[in-house]
Amino acid sequence: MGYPRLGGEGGRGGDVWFVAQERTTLKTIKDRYPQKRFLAGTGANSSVKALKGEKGKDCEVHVPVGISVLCDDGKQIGELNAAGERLLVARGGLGGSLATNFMPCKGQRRIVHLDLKLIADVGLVGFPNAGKSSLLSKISHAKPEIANYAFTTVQPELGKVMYADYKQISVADLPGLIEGAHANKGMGHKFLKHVERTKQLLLVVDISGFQLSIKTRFRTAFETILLLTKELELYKEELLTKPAVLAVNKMDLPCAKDNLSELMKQLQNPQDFLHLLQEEMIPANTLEFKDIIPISTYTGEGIEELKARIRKSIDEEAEQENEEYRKKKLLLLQTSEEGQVNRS
Ligand SMILES: Nc1nc2c(ncn2[C@@H]2O[C@H](COP(=O)(O)OP(=O)(O)OP(=O)(O)O)[C@@H](O)[C@H]2O)c(=O)[nH]1
Ligand SMILES: [Mg+2]
Repeated sequence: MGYPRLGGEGGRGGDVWFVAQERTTLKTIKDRYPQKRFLAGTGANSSVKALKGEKGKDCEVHVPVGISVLCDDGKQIGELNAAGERLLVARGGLGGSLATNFMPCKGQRRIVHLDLKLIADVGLVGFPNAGKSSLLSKISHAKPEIANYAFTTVQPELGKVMYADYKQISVADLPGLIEGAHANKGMGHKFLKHVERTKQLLLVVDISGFQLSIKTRFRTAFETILLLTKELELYKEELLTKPAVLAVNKMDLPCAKDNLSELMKQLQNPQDFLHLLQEEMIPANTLEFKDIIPISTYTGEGIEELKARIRKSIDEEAEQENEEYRKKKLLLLQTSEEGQVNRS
């Protein structure tokens, strides 16, 4: 792209910045900049008299919020997580100076890759067919595809849960995880990276235990929870530190009540039941659920309660963040006051 981003006499060339903007998508970038090239300006020539001229005009490229910018070798240059954040992607070249015999330098050249991760308050995590999309369509206006086969959802979809006081919570419907997802089975990495960006997890399990298209056709809800935990742990241990709520789905099925009481026993003393799984499938840590809610997306059982618990969990987390922020501010204030007293 041919911006004349030359610096003024002896000045530095303009830089290339990525600026995060709401409502920008990867497609918008492709449409707006089909050439896919952004040039950092070359520095300007200099005469002996004017060694430091004005810097060239920067090039600003609008990119979606939630993007990671990676170099050709896979190293991360940076991330843009909020609207308005800016990232310097390529520096303009230095202008001519005495040191360069008044010759200017070219701008930095870099091939970059953009990796978009979804940002949502809550991410739905579960095996295929557990009812994640059914749940999203029940609690929000989103219309995800729902079907009785595994991997119906192949793209994450966002829904907004509305509350009476107009608060909105974003929930991401993610494709189902399978055993081996951490090793990229079933495009596991592509799905798991979205889990990284959600503030909280909502695990959805099918209480009937039937699983489609997974090694074993039957996995109890308890086994499913351990397997999901293992996948999250193997991909990135920190994922297990996110607050998590468990939705036990398909409570309308005949076997559900008995299975639920069995599951509650198992979750109270997980150590006593770990032998049910092969050793390599047992996670090192178990997920602590803030709440366990039996639901049915068919009958609507538990749905309002689940919505209320999600809200409570999000509010509690926000309150905790505020508290930490206040403490930090106070500490800063105290240390700067002490510094002033010491100086006077
Ligand atoms: N009996 C019963 N069936 C349900 C319930 N919720 C969902 N289902 C059925 O379970 C099947 C899978 O539902 P989906 O919502 O597509 O499941 P998913 O977890 O999004 O599946 P993937 O997108 O493949 O990961 C569908 O046939 C649904 O109709 C429920 O509460 N009770
Ligand atoms: Mg789905």
